[in-house]
Amino acid sequence: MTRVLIADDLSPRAAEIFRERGIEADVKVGLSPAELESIIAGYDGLAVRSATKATAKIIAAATRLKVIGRAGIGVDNVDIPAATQRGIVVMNTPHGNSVTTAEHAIAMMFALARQIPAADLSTQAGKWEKSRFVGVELMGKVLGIVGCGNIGSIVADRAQGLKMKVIAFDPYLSDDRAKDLNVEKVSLDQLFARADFITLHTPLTDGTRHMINAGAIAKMKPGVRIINCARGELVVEEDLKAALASGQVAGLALDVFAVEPAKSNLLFGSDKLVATPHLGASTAEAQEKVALQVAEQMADFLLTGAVTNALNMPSVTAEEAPRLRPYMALAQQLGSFAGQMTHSGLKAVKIEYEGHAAELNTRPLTAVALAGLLGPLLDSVNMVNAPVIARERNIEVSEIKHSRPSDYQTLIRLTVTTDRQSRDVAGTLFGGDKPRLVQIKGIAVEAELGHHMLYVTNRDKPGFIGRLGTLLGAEGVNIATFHLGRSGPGEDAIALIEVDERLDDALLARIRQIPDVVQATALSF
Ligand SMILES: NC(=O)C1=CN([C@@H]2O[C@H](COP(=O)(O)OP(=O)(O)OC[C@H]3O[C@@H](n4cnc5c(N)ncnc54)[C@H](O)[C@@H]3O)[C@@H](O)[C@H]2O)C=CC1
Ligand SMILES: O=C(O)C(=O)COP(=O)(O)O
Repeated sequence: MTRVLIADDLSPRAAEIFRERGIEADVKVGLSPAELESIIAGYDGLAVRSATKATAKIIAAATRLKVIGRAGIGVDNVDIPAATQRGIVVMNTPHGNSVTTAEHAIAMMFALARQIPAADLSTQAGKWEKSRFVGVELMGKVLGIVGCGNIGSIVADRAQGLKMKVIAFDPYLSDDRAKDLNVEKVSLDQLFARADFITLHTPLTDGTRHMINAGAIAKMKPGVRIINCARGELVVEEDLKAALASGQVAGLALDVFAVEPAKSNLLFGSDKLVATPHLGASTAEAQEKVALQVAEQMADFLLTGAVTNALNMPSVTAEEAPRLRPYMALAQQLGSFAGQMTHSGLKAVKIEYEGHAAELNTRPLTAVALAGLLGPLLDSVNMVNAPVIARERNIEVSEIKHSRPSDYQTLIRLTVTTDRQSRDVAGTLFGGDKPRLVQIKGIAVEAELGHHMLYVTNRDKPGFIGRLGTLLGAEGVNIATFHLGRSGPGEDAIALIEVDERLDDALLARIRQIPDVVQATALSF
Protein backbone atom coordinates (compact mmCIF):
# COMPACT_ATOMS: atom_id res chain seq x y z
CA MET A 1 0.00 0.00 0.00
CA THR A 2 1.14 3.53 -0.74
CA ARG A 3 2.20 5.26 2.49
CA VAL A 4 2.72 8.91 3.32
CA LEU A 5 4.25 10.44 6.42
CA ILE A 6 2.91 13.81 7.58
CA ALA A 7 5.80 15.10 9.67
CA ASP A 8 4.64 18.65 10.47
CA ASP A 9 1.52 20.23 11.86
CA LEU A 10 -0.73 20.21 8.79
CA SER A 11 -4.48 20.76 8.82
CA PRO A 12 -6.27 17.40 9.35
CA ARG A 13 -7.65 17.83 5.81
CA ALA A 14 -4.34 16.51 4.44
CA ALA A 15 -4.61 13.13 6.19
CA GLU A 16 -8.31 12.91 5.27
CA ILE A 17 -7.56 13.46 1.60
CA PHE A 18 -4.79 10.85 1.55
CA ARG A 19 -7.08 8.31 3.20
CA GLU A 20 -10.03 9.13 0.92
CA ARG A 21 -7.75 8.36 -2.00
CA GLY A 22 -6.61 5.03 -0.60
CA ILE A 23 -3.24 6.18 0.71
CA GLU A 24 -2.17 5.29 4.25
CA ALA A 25 -1.25 8.50 6.08
CA ASP A 26 0.73 8.47 9.33
CA VAL A 27 0.81 11.74 11.27
CA LYS A 28 4.00 11.99 13.35
CA VAL A 29 4.77 15.57 14.29
CA GLY A 30 7.91 16.59 16.20
CA LEU A 31 10.18 13.67 15.26
CA SER A 32 13.87 14.22 15.91
CA PRO A 33 16.15 13.99 12.82
CA ALA A 34 17.33 10.55 14.03
CA GLU A 35 13.75 9.33 14.49
CA LEU A 36 12.77 10.55 11.06
CA GLU A 37 15.83 8.91 9.52
CA SER A 38 14.98 5.61 11.15
CA ILE A 39 11.42 5.40 9.78
CA ILE A 40 11.54 7.25 6.46
CA ALA A 41 12.36 4.09 4.47
CA GLY A 42 8.78 2.94 5.05
CA TYR A 43 7.19 5.80 3.09
CA ASP A 44 6.45 6.76 -0.52
CA GLY A 45 5.65 10.36 0.37
CA LEU A 46 6.72 12.91 2.99
CA ALA A 47 4.57 15.98 3.72
CA VAL A 48 6.20 18.84 5.63
CA ARG A 49 5.94 22.53 6.53
CA SER A 50 9.07 24.43 7.64
CA ALA A 51 9.92 22.59 10.85
CA THR A 52 11.06 19.27 9.37
CA LYS A 53 14.43 19.41 7.65
CA ALA A 54 14.59 17.00 4.72
CA THR A 55 18.39 16.88 4.70
CA ALA A 56 20.66 14.82 2.44
CA LYS A 57 21.04 12.36 5.31
CA ILE A 58 17.29 11.84 5.66
CA ILE A 59 16.92 11.60 1.89
CA ALA A 60 19.70 8.99 1.68
CA ALA A 61 17.72 6.83 4.11
CA ALA A 62 14.48 7.33 2.17
CA THR A 63 14.90 4.35 -0.12
CA ARG A 64 11.22 4.13 -1.07
CA LEU A 65 10.41 7.85 -1.15
CA LYS A 66 9.01 9.25 -4.40
CA VAL A 67 7.74 12.66 -3.39
CA ILE A 68 8.31 15.36 -0.78
CA GLY A 69 5.41 17.79 -0.52
CA ARG A 70 5.88 21.18 1.17
CA ALA A 71 2.56 22.55 2.47
CA GLY A 72 3.69 26.11 1.91
CA ILE A 73 6.14 28.04 -0.23
CA GLY A 74 9.74 28.11 1.02
CA VAL A 75 11.64 24.90 0.31
CA ASP A 76 14.93 25.89 1.91
CA ASN A 77 14.32 23.08 4.47
CA VAL A 78 14.46 20.48 1.68
CA ASP A 79 17.77 19.51 0.07
CA ILE A 80 16.45 19.64 -3.48
CA PRO A 81 19.71 18.59 -5.21
CA ALA A 82 19.89 15.52 -2.95
CA ALA A 83 16.23 14.69 -3.66
CA THR A 84 16.78 15.14 -7.39
CA GLN A 85 19.82 12.87 -7.37
CA ARG A 86 17.69 10.17 -5.79
CA GLY A 87 14.84 10.77 -8.20
CA ILE A 88 12.46 12.20 -5.62
CA VAL A 89 10.01 14.86 -6.79
CA VAL A 90 9.84 17.95 -4.58
CA MET A 91 6.65 20.00 -4.78
CA ASN A 92 5.27 23.02 -2.93
CA THR A 93 2.00 24.96 -2.89
CA PRO A 94 3.10 28.31 -4.28
CA HIS A 95 -0.10 30.36 -3.84
CA GLY A 96 -1.95 28.80 -0.91
CA ASN A 97 -0.55 31.05 1.82
CA SER A 98 0.60 34.13 -0.09
CA VAL A 99 -2.33 36.43 0.82
CA THR A 100 -2.09 35.41 4.46
CA THR A 101 1.67 36.08 4.52
CA ALA A 102 1.28 39.43 2.76
CA GLU A 103 -1.37 40.40 5.32
CA HIS A 104 1.05 39.48 8.11
CA ALA A 105 3.70 41.76 6.60
CA ILE A 106 1.17 44.61 6.49
CA ALA A 107 0.16 43.86 10.09
CA MET A 108 3.83 43.99 11.08
CA MET A 109 4.21 47.32 9.31
CA PHE A 110 1.31 48.77 11.30
CA ALA A 111 2.67 47.23 14.49
CA LEU A 112 5.97 49.05 13.88
CA ALA A 113 4.41 52.34 12.80
CA ARG A 114 2.20 52.53 15.89
CA GLN A 115 4.28 50.40 18.31
CA ILE A 116 1.18 48.38 19.04
CA PRO A 117 2.78 45.47 20.95
CA ALA A 118 4.70 47.77 23.32
CA ALA A 119 1.70 50.09 23.73
CA ASP A 120 -0.49 47.10 24.52
CA LEU A 121 1.91 45.86 27.20
CA SER A 122 2.23 49.29 28.76
CA THR A 123 -1.51 49.95 28.72
CA GLN A 124 -2.38 46.61 30.25
CA ALA A 125 0.23 47.33 32.92
CA GLY A 126 -1.85 50.37 33.86
CA LYS A 127 0.67 52.96 32.62
CA TRP A 128 -1.34 54.99 30.07
CA GLU A 129 1.81 56.30 28.31
CA LYS A 130 0.07 58.36 25.62
CA SER A 131 3.06 60.55 24.87
CA ARG A 132 5.52 57.64 24.70
CA PHE A 133 3.79 55.99 21.76
CA VAL A 134 3.60 58.69 19.13
CA GLY A 135 3.69 56.85 15.85
CA VAL A 136 4.24 57.59 12.17
CA GLU A 137 1.59 57.77 9.45
CA LEU A 138 1.87 55.33 6.54
CA MET A 139 0.18 57.52 3.94
CA GLY A 140 2.77 59.08 1.66
CA LYS A 141 5.64 56.99 3.05
CA VAL A 142 7.87 55.01 0.69
CA LEU A 143 7.63 51.24 1.00
CA GLY A 144 10.57 49.37 -0.50
CA ILE A 145 9.73 45.78 -1.44
CA VAL A 146 12.69 43.47 -1.89
CA GLY A 147 11.44 40.52 -3.94
CA CYS A 148 8.26 41.35 -5.82
CA GLY A 149 6.91 37.87 -6.57
CA ASN A 150 3.60 36.46 -5.39
CA ILE A 151 3.73 37.78 -1.84
CA GLY A 152 5.60 41.00 -2.64
CA SER A 153 2.99 41.91 -5.28
CA ILE A 154 0.12 41.41 -2.84
CA VAL A 155 1.94 43.57 -0.29
CA ALA A 156 2.35 46.22 -3.00
CA ASP A 157 -1.34 46.17 -3.76
CA ARG A 158 -2.37 46.45 -0.10
CA ALA A 159 0.18 49.21 0.57
CA GLN A 160 -1.16 51.22 -2.35
CA GLY A 161 -4.57 50.97 -0.72
CA LEU A 162 -2.93 52.67 2.27
CA LYS A 163 -1.69 55.41 -0.09
CA MET A 164 1.97 54.51 0.26
CA LYS A 165 4.45 55.03 -2.57
CA VAL A 166 5.69 51.55 -3.50
CA ILE A 167 9.12 50.92 -5.00
CA ALA A 168 10.56 47.47 -5.61
CA PHE A 169 13.82 45.72 -6.26
CA ASP A 170 13.57 42.38 -8.00
CA PRO A 171 16.00 41.39 -10.75
CA TYR A 172 13.34 39.21 -12.36
CA LEU A 173 10.51 41.77 -12.31
CA SER A 174 9.67 42.76 -15.90
CA ASP A 175 8.87 46.35 -16.83
CA ASP A 176 5.36 45.29 -17.90
CA ARG A 177 4.66 43.53 -14.63
CA ALA A 178 5.96 46.52 -12.65
CA LYS A 179 3.65 48.75 -14.66
CA ASP A 180 0.69 46.45 -14.05
CA LEU A 181 1.45 46.54 -10.33
CA ASN A 182 1.92 50.30 -10.40
CA VAL A 183 5.26 49.75 -8.71
CA GLU A 184 8.42 51.73 -9.46
CA LYS A 185 11.31 49.40 -10.29
CA VAL A 186 14.53 50.55 -8.66
CA SER A 187 18.01 49.24 -7.93
CA LEU A 188 18.69 47.82 -4.48
CA ASP A 189 20.81 50.84 -3.57
CA GLN A 190 18.04 53.22 -4.68
CA LEU A 191 15.56 51.25 -2.61
CA PHE A 192 17.82 51.47 0.44
CA ALA A 193 18.28 55.21 -0.08
CA ARG A 194 14.59 56.03 -0.52
CA ALA A 195 12.50 53.63 1.56
CA ASP A 196 10.94 54.55 4.91
CA PHE A 197 9.84 50.95 5.35
CA ILE A 198 11.58 47.95 3.79
CA THR A 199 9.86 44.57 3.55
CA LEU A 200 11.63 41.39 2.43
CA HIS A 201 9.91 38.83 0.21
CA THR A 202 12.65 36.85 -1.54
CA PRO A 203 13.34 33.15 -1.15
CA LEU A 204 16.43 32.17 0.83
CA THR A 205 19.11 31.31 -1.72
CA ASP A 206 22.87 31.69 -1.90
CA GLY A 207 22.18 34.99 -3.65
CA THR A 208 19.90 36.39 -0.94
CA ARG A 209 21.47 35.01 2.25
CA HIS A 210 22.61 37.89 4.52
CA MET A 211 21.61 40.54 1.98
CA ILE A 212 20.60 42.84 4.87
CA ASN A 213 24.00 43.29 6.49
CA ALA A 214 25.93 46.24 7.97
CA GLY A 215 26.93 47.49 4.51
CA ALA A 216 23.33 47.46 3.28
CA ILE A 217 22.01 49.04 6.49
CA ALA A 218 24.51 51.89 6.13
CA LYS A 219 22.97 52.75 2.75
CA MET A 220 19.46 52.99 4.23
CA LYS A 221 17.62 56.12 5.26
CA PRO A 222 18.29 56.87 8.96
CA GLY A 223 15.26 55.80 10.98
CA VAL A 224 14.20 53.13 8.45
CA ARG A 225 11.83 50.38 9.63
CA ILE A 226 12.43 46.84 8.39
CA ILE A 227 9.99 43.94 8.14
CA ASN A 228 11.05 40.38 7.49
CA CYS A 229 8.34 37.79 6.90
CA ALA A 230 10.47 35.76 4.47
CA ARG A 231 13.46 33.93 5.97
CA GLY A 232 15.64 34.71 8.99
CA GLU A 233 18.90 34.20 7.18
CA LEU A 234 18.19 37.02 4.72
CA VAL A 235 19.46 39.35 7.46
CA VAL A 236 22.53 39.43 9.70
CA GLU A 237 20.96 39.59 13.15
CA GLU A 238 24.11 41.00 14.83
CA ASP A 239 24.21 43.90 12.34
CA LEU A 240 20.54 44.66 12.96
CA LYS A 241 21.14 44.68 16.69
CA ALA A 242 23.85 47.31 16.26
CA ALA A 243 21.62 49.33 13.91
CA LEU A 244 18.74 49.29 16.40
CA ALA A 245 21.12 50.45 19.12
CA SER A 246 22.46 53.32 17.00
CA GLY A 247 18.99 54.35 15.82
CA GLN A 248 19.89 53.82 12.12
CA VAL A 249 17.02 51.32 12.18
CA ALA A 250 14.07 52.73 14.12
CA GLY A 251 12.03 49.56 14.20
CA LEU A 252 12.32 45.93 13.25
CA ALA A 253 9.51 43.42 12.73
CA LEU A 254 10.62 39.81 12.44
CA ASP A 255 8.47 36.78 11.80
CA VAL A 256 11.45 34.59 10.94
CA PHE A 257 14.83 33.96 12.54
CA ALA A 258 18.18 32.51 11.61
CA VAL A 259 17.60 29.66 14.07
CA GLU A 260 14.07 28.38 14.59
CA PRO A 261 12.33 27.73 16.82
CA ALA A 262 13.79 30.96 18.20
CA LYS A 263 13.38 30.27 21.87
CA SER A 264 16.12 32.83 22.45
CA ASN A 265 17.70 35.35 20.12
CA LEU A 266 20.21 38.14 20.45
CA LEU A 267 17.61 40.66 19.28
CA PHE A 268 15.06 39.79 21.94
CA GLY A 269 14.44 42.39 24.62
CA SER A 270 14.50 45.51 22.46
CA ASP A 271 11.34 47.61 22.57
CA LYS A 272 12.02 48.48 18.91
CA LEU A 273 11.52 44.84 17.94
CA VAL A 274 8.20 43.24 17.11
CA ALA A 275 8.54 39.48 16.92
CA THR A 276 6.18 36.67 15.92
CA PRO A 277 6.97 32.93 15.82
CA HIS A 278 6.96 32.30 12.03
CA LEU A 279 3.24 33.05 11.82
CA GLY A 280 3.23 34.41 8.27
CA ALA A 281 1.29 31.45 6.87
CA SER A 282 -0.64 30.67 10.00
CA THR A 283 -4.27 31.44 9.35
CA ALA A 284 -7.04 28.88 9.30
CA GLU A 285 -7.75 29.71 5.67
CA ALA A 286 -4.17 29.41 4.43
CA GLN A 287 -3.51 26.20 6.36
CA GLU A 288 -6.66 24.59 4.99
CA LYS A 289 -5.62 25.58 1.45
CA VAL A 290 -2.00 24.40 1.61
CA ALA A 291 -2.90 21.11 3.32
CA LEU A 292 -5.56 20.36 0.74
CA GLN A 293 -3.28 21.34 -2.15
CA VAL A 294 -0.27 19.40 -1.00
CA ALA A 295 -2.28 16.26 -0.28
CA GLU A 296 -4.05 16.43 -3.66
CA GLN A 297 -0.78 17.04 -5.50
CA MET A 298 1.07 14.24 -3.72
CA ALA A 299 -1.82 11.80 -4.13
CA ASP A 300 -2.14 12.70 -7.83
CA PHE A 301 1.54 12.06 -8.34
CA LEU A 302 1.67 8.81 -6.38
CA LEU A 303 -1.50 7.41 -7.93
CA THR A 304 -1.60 8.82 -11.46
CA GLY A 305 1.81 10.32 -12.26
CA ALA A 306 0.36 13.85 -12.58
CA VAL A 307 2.94 16.42 -11.50
CA THR A 308 1.91 19.85 -10.21
CA ASN A 309 4.15 22.55 -8.73
CA ALA A 310 7.25 20.38 -8.78
CA LEU A 311 10.51 22.22 -8.29
CA ASN A 312 12.68 19.56 -9.89
CA MET A 313 10.71 18.15 -12.79
CA PRO A 314 8.34 19.27 -15.56
CA SER A 315 4.62 19.46 -14.81
CA VAL A 316 2.14 16.87 -16.03
CA THR A 317 -1.49 17.87 -15.54
CA ALA A 318 -4.10 15.39 -14.31
CA GLU A 319 -5.74 15.52 -17.77
CA GLU A 320 -2.41 14.94 -19.52
CA ALA A 321 -1.26 12.09 -17.29
CA PRO A 322 -3.47 9.36 -18.84
CA ARG A 323 -2.80 10.68 -22.38
CA LEU A 324 0.94 10.76 -21.77
CA ARG A 325 1.10 7.32 -20.14
CA PRO A 326 1.47 5.21 -23.36
CA TYR A 327 3.91 7.80 -24.72
CA MET A 328 5.92 7.54 -21.50
CA ALA A 329 6.11 3.78 -22.05
CA LEU A 330 7.21 4.32 -25.66
CA ALA A 331 9.81 6.98 -24.78
CA GLN A 332 11.13 4.77 -21.97
CA GLN A 333 11.44 1.77 -24.31
CA LEU A 334 13.20 3.77 -27.01
CA GLY A 335 15.62 5.16 -24.44
CA SER A 336 16.19 1.77 -22.89
CA PHE A 337 16.75 0.13 -26.28
CA ALA A 338 19.34 2.75 -27.21
CA GLY A 339 20.91 2.61 -23.73
CA GLN A 340 21.36 -1.15 -23.88
CA MET A 341 23.05 -0.81 -27.26
CA THR A 342 25.38 1.94 -26.07
CA HIS A 343 28.63 0.91 -24.48
CA SER A 344 30.96 3.84 -25.16
CA GLY A 345 30.89 7.50 -24.11
CA LEU A 346 27.55 9.14 -24.71
CA LYS A 347 27.94 12.58 -26.25
CA ALA A 348 24.54 13.69 -27.47
CA VAL A 349 20.91 12.66 -27.51
CA LYS A 350 18.34 14.06 -29.90
CA ILE A 351 14.66 13.35 -29.30
CA GLU A 352 12.33 14.18 -32.16
CA TYR A 353 8.55 14.27 -31.96
CA GLU A 354 6.35 14.00 -35.05
CA GLY A 355 2.59 13.98 -35.66
CA HIS A 356 0.41 13.80 -32.51
CA ALA A 357 3.50 13.39 -30.34
CA ALA A 358 4.66 16.88 -31.36
CA GLU A 359 1.48 18.37 -29.89
CA LEU A 360 2.08 16.89 -26.43
CA ASN A 361 3.83 18.20 -23.35
CA THR A 362 7.13 16.66 -24.42
CA ARG A 363 9.37 17.67 -21.51
CA PRO A 364 8.33 14.72 -19.32
CA LEU A 365 8.65 12.42 -22.35
CA THR A 366 12.17 13.64 -22.97
CA ALA A 367 12.96 13.15 -19.29
CA VAL A 368 11.64 9.58 -19.36
CA ALA A 369 13.50 8.80 -22.60
CA LEU A 370 16.70 10.01 -20.92
CA ALA A 371 15.92 7.87 -17.88
CA GLY A 372 15.46 4.86 -20.17
CA LEU A 373 18.72 5.65 -21.94
CA LEU A 374 20.81 6.20 -18.82
CA GLY A 375 19.15 3.42 -16.80
CA PRO A 376 21.22 0.58 -18.31
CA LEU A 377 24.41 2.62 -17.81
CA LEU A 378 23.91 3.98 -14.29
CA ASP A 379 22.22 3.02 -11.06
CA SER A 380 19.08 4.71 -9.72
CA VAL A 381 18.09 6.83 -12.68
CA ASN A 382 14.54 8.03 -13.15
CA MET A 383 12.81 10.87 -14.96
CA VAL A 384 13.45 13.28 -12.08
CA ASN A 385 17.22 12.95 -12.00
CA ALA A 386 17.96 11.87 -15.60
CA PRO A 387 18.07 15.43 -17.09
CA VAL A 388 20.39 16.54 -14.27
CA ILE A 389 22.65 13.52 -14.68
CA ALA A 390 22.80 14.12 -18.45
CA ARG A 391 23.81 17.73 -17.82
CA GLU A 392 26.42 16.75 -15.23
CA ARG A 393 27.93 14.36 -17.74
CA ASN A 394 28.02 16.94 -20.51
CA ILE A 395 25.61 14.95 -22.65
CA GLU A 396 24.02 17.36 -25.09
CA VAL A 397 20.26 16.88 -25.07
CA SER A 398 18.10 18.36 -27.81
CA GLU A 399 14.38 18.12 -28.32
CA ILE A 400 12.79 18.81 -31.71
CA LYS A 401 9.09 18.97 -32.55
CA HIS A 402 8.40 18.53 -36.26
CA SER A 403 5.31 20.06 -37.75
CA ARG A 404 6.00 18.30 -41.09
CA PRO A 405 3.65 15.46 -42.07
CA SER A 406 4.92 12.08 -40.92
CA ASP A 407 4.42 8.57 -42.30
CA TYR A 408 3.03 7.79 -38.89
CA GLN A 409 0.21 9.52 -37.05
CA THR A 410 2.56 9.79 -34.15
CA LEU A 411 6.28 9.11 -33.86
CA ILE A 412 9.15 9.54 -31.42
CA ARG A 413 12.70 9.17 -32.72
CA LEU A 414 15.76 8.98 -30.49
CA THR A 415 19.22 9.57 -31.94
CA VAL A 416 22.14 8.77 -29.71
CA THR A 417 25.63 9.95 -30.58
CA THR A 418 28.60 8.33 -28.87
CA ASP A 419 32.37 8.73 -29.31
CA ARG A 420 32.15 6.15 -32.08
CA GLN A 421 28.85 6.44 -33.88
CA SER A 422 25.30 7.73 -34.15
CA ARG A 423 22.38 5.35 -33.76
CA ASP A 424 18.69 6.08 -34.08
CA VAL A 425 15.56 4.24 -33.11
CA ALA A 426 11.98 5.31 -33.66
CA GLY A 427 8.64 4.14 -32.37
CA THR A 428 4.94 4.79 -32.61
CA LEU A 429 1.75 3.83 -30.79
CA PHE A 430 -0.47 1.24 -32.47
CA GLY A 431 -4.16 1.61 -31.72
CA GLY A 432 -3.32 4.78 -29.81
CA ASP A 433 -1.67 3.10 -26.83
CA LYS A 434 0.56 0.16 -27.81
CA PRO A 435 4.24 1.07 -28.19
CA ARG A 436 5.91 -0.35 -31.30
CA LEU A 437 9.43 0.06 -32.61
CA VAL A 438 9.17 1.02 -36.27
CA GLN A 439 12.72 1.91 -37.26
CA ILE A 440 16.16 0.94 -36.07
CA LYS A 441 19.19 2.58 -37.70
CA GLY A 442 16.96 3.67 -40.58
CA ILE A 443 15.70 0.12 -41.21
CA ALA A 444 11.94 -0.34 -40.98
CA VAL A 445 10.69 -3.00 -38.57
CA GLU A 446 7.48 -3.46 -36.66
CA ALA A 447 8.27 -4.83 -33.26
CA GLU A 448 6.58 -4.94 -29.91
CA LEU A 449 9.19 -5.10 -27.16
CA GLY A 450 8.70 -8.00 -24.79
CA HIS A 451 10.42 -8.58 -21.46
CA HIS A 452 13.41 -10.43 -22.99
CA MET A 453 14.58 -9.77 -26.54
CA LEU A 454 17.35 -10.91 -28.82
CA TYR A 455 18.55 -8.22 -31.21
CA VAL A 456 20.59 -9.42 -34.17
CA THR A 457 22.06 -7.43 -37.03
CA ASN A 458 23.22 -9.34 -40.09
CA ARG A 459 23.77 -9.22 -43.80
CA ASP A 460 20.61 -10.23 -45.63
CA LYS A 461 21.54 -13.67 -47.04
CA PRO A 462 19.37 -16.76 -47.68
CA GLY A 463 19.49 -19.36 -44.93
CA PHE A 464 20.22 -17.01 -42.03
CA ILE A 465 16.76 -17.13 -40.45
CA GLY A 466 16.66 -20.93 -40.65
CA ARG A 467 20.08 -21.28 -39.03
CA LEU A 468 19.18 -18.88 -36.22
CA GLY A 469 15.84 -20.60 -35.60
CA THR A 470 17.50 -24.01 -35.57
CA LEU A 471 20.15 -22.93 -33.08
CA LEU A 472 17.61 -21.35 -30.74
CA GLY A 473 15.37 -24.42 -31.02
CA ALA A 474 18.29 -26.77 -30.31
CA GLU A 475 19.12 -24.74 -27.20
CA GLY A 476 15.53 -24.98 -25.98
CA VAL A 477 14.85 -21.27 -26.43
CA ASN A 478 11.17 -20.59 -26.95
CA ILE A 479 10.46 -17.84 -29.47
CA ALA A 480 7.46 -15.66 -28.66
CA THR A 481 7.64 -13.22 -31.60
CA PHE A 482 10.04 -12.76 -34.52
CA HIS A 483 10.36 -9.42 -36.32
CA LEU A 484 12.55 -8.77 -39.35
CA GLY A 485 13.64 -5.74 -41.30
CA ARG A 486 16.22 -4.92 -43.97
CA SER A 487 17.39 -1.87 -45.81
CA GLY A 488 17.19 -3.75 -49.14
CA PRO A 489 17.70 -7.21 -50.67
CA GLY A 490 21.17 -8.48 -49.72
CA GLU A 491 21.84 -5.40 -47.57
CA ASP A 492 21.85 -4.71 -43.81
CA ALA A 493 19.16 -6.60 -41.94
CA ILE A 494 17.93 -6.80 -38.36
CA ALA A 495 15.99 -9.34 -36.36
CA LEU A 496 14.21 -8.63 -33.09
CA ILE A 497 13.11 -11.79 -31.40
CA GLU A 498 11.14 -12.04 -28.19
CA VAL A 499 12.25 -14.98 -26.09
CA ASP A 500 10.93 -16.37 -22.82
CA GLU A 501 14.20 -15.98 -20.91
CA ARG A 502 17.23 -13.75 -21.21
CA LEU A 503 19.87 -15.38 -23.41
CA ASP A 504 23.21 -16.05 -21.75
CA ASP A 505 26.60 -14.94 -23.05
CA ALA A 506 27.61 -18.43 -24.26
CA LEU A 507 24.56 -18.67 -26.51
CA LEU A 508 25.04 -15.11 -27.75
CA ALA A 509 28.63 -16.02 -28.70
CA ARG A 510 27.34 -18.99 -30.73
CA ILE A 511 24.75 -16.80 -32.45
CA ARG A 512 27.55 -14.40 -33.43
CA GLN A 513 29.30 -17.33 -35.15
CA ILE A 514 26.39 -17.87 -37.56
CA PRO A 515 27.60 -16.71 -41.00
CA ASP A 516 26.57 -13.13 -41.85
CA VAL A 517 25.73 -12.16 -38.24
CA VAL A 518 27.27 -8.80 -37.39
CA GLN A 519 26.04 -8.43 -33.85
CA ALA A 520 23.83 -10.25 -31.34
CA THR A 521 22.68 -8.63 -28.10
CA ALA A 522 20.29 -9.70 -25.34
CA LEU A 523 17.98 -6.91 -24.25
CA SER A 524 15.58 -6.71 -21.32
CA PHE A 525 12.64 -4.36 -20.90
N1 LIG B 1 6.77 33.82 7.05
C1 LIG B 1 6.12 32.87 6.47
O1 LIG B 1 5.40 32.13 7.11
C2 LIG B 1 6.23 32.70 5.01
C3 LIG B 1 7.38 33.00 4.36
N2 LIG B 1 7.47 32.81 3.01
C4 LIG B 1 8.73 33.17 2.35
O2 LIG B 1 8.47 34.14 1.36
C5 LIG B 1 9.25 33.86 0.22
C6 LIG B 1 8.65 34.51 -1.01
O3 LIG B 1 7.45 33.86 -1.37
P1 LIG B 1 6.71 34.17 -2.76
O4 LIG B 1 6.48 35.61 -2.94
O5 LIG B 1 5.55 33.28 -2.83
O6 LIG B 1 7.82 33.68 -3.77
P2 LIG B 1 7.99 34.10 -5.29
O7 LIG B 1 8.90 33.12 -5.89
O8 LIG B 1 6.66 34.31 -5.93
O9 LIG B 1 8.71 35.51 -5.20
C7 LIG B 1 10.03 35.67 -4.81
C8 LIG B 1 10.60 36.82 -5.61
O10 LIG B 1 11.90 37.09 -5.16
C9 LIG B 1 12.65 37.51 -6.27
N3 LIG B 1 14.07 37.41 -6.01
C10 LIG B 1 14.89 36.32 -6.12
N4 LIG B 1 16.15 36.67 -5.81
C11 LIG B 1 16.13 37.99 -5.50
C12 LIG B 1 17.13 38.93 -5.10
N5 LIG B 1 18.40 38.57 -4.95
N6 LIG B 1 16.74 40.20 -4.87
C13 LIG B 1 15.45 40.58 -5.01
N7 LIG B 1 14.47 39.74 -5.41
C14 LIG B 1 14.81 38.46 -5.64
C15 LIG B 1 12.17 36.59 -7.37
O11 LIG B 1 12.43 37.15 -8.65
C16 LIG B 1 10.69 36.52 -7.09
O12 LIG B 1 9.97 37.47 -7.83
C17 LIG B 1 9.30 32.35 0.20
O13 LIG B 1 10.42 31.88 -0.51
C18 LIG B 1 9.35 31.98 1.65
O14 LIG B 1 10.69 31.86 2.05
C19 LIG B 1 6.43 32.34 2.29
C20 LIG B 1 5.24 32.02 2.89
C21 LIG B 1 5.06 32.15 4.31
O1 LIG C 1 5.33 28.73 3.22
C1 LIG C 1 6.37 29.17 3.71
O2 LIG C 1 7.39 29.41 3.06
C2 LIG C 1 6.44 29.41 5.14
O3 LIG C 1 7.42 29.94 5.59
C3 LIG C 1 5.37 28.95 6.01
O4 LIG C 1 5.98 28.14 6.97
P1 LIG C 1 5.13 27.17 7.91
O5 LIG C 1 4.41 26.24 6.98
O6 LIG C 1 4.18 28.04 8.65
O7 LIG C 1 6.10 26.48 8.78
